[in-house]
Amino acid sequence: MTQPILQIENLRASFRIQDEYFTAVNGVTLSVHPNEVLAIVGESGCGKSTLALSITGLHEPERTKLEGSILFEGTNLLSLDINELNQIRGRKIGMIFQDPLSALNPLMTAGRQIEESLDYHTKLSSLNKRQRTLDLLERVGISNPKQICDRYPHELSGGLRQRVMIAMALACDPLLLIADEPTTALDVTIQAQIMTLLRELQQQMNTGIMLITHNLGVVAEMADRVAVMYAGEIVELADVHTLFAHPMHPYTRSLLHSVPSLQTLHEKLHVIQGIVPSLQKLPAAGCRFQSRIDWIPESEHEKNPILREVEPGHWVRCTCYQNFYFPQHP
Ligand SMILES: Nc1ncnc2c1ncn2[C@@H]1O[C@H](COP(=O)(O)OP(=O)(O)OP(=O)(O)O)[C@@H](O)[C@H]1O
Repeated sequence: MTQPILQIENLRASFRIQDEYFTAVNGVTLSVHPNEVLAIVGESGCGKSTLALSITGLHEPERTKLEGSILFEGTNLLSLDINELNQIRGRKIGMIFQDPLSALNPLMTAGRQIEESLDYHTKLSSLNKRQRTLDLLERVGISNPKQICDRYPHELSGGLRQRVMIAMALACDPLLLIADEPTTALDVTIQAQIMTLLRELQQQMNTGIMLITHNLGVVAEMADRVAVMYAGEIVELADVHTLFAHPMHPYTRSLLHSVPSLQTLHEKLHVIQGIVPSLQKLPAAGCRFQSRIDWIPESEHEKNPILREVEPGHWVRCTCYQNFYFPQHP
């Protein structure tokens, strides 16, 4: 494999709540390679967005503590000041967020927002900037870029807004794209179009993508590798085929088991009992998934679970996967 474009080592992200710090991302180690889509999956509250915001440095600095390292092209992003970071994000690292309406400036036309990004990171003349903006809009599948350029976000459909945000993210040909639930706010047909677009762009541009989602259909379609997160930790990491064909960790198996399929259409779907614990209620040690599979004896869990490579490229946390089974419901 090529050298990773992003290498995260033992990342811990903690938030200060009143006078105490609580850890939302705990010891995450991950890499993204050029031309690779790494999906991060997990339920709401697992720490996916915190991970993305740690890479892009978009946390409130006075309430957040980041430890470990995030190497991007060999530079530790956690050691950069805001000006140095601004040179990288938006230029070498593009970001696409869940809700384009709140991410786009409502007072600026679509074209102006893209030009602003070019203003910040390039020295293009006004004429070239306009041309580049039109090219970008065309590249993201907008057939009438001149008209769309002059529209304000509220005048665009959800799908068009998301395309404009992707055009902004791609404005400076980033090496890495972080897409945090990029299609959650869109209806299913538009979701599929946006995902196809992202895949095509990624292949044309050799960009690495970190795709954050809770939609396993999107993962199956888009990802090369998948990291499954639970309560701030990676519990399983594998290539997409292995993860779907031979999931090991009980959490991954539960997630896959709770998705409807044509084969299981008339069967009762599995429900993962309980919820992801809040930061203040996370266990200090042990397997964080233990309380949600309480029919598995405690002795099956490790005291200090670590992520182990159980076969080449396939990593699993804790030993509880070894004798895991789903309880039979009457
Ligand atoms: N600024 C913050 N201050 C305090 N706690 C936070 C903050 N941001 C996130 N958290 C907490 O950190 C944990 C992880 O949240 P995060 O948003 O990263 O999860 P997520 O997997 O991205 O969820 P979702 O899919 O709903 O976006 C949650 O318990 C959340 O309540």
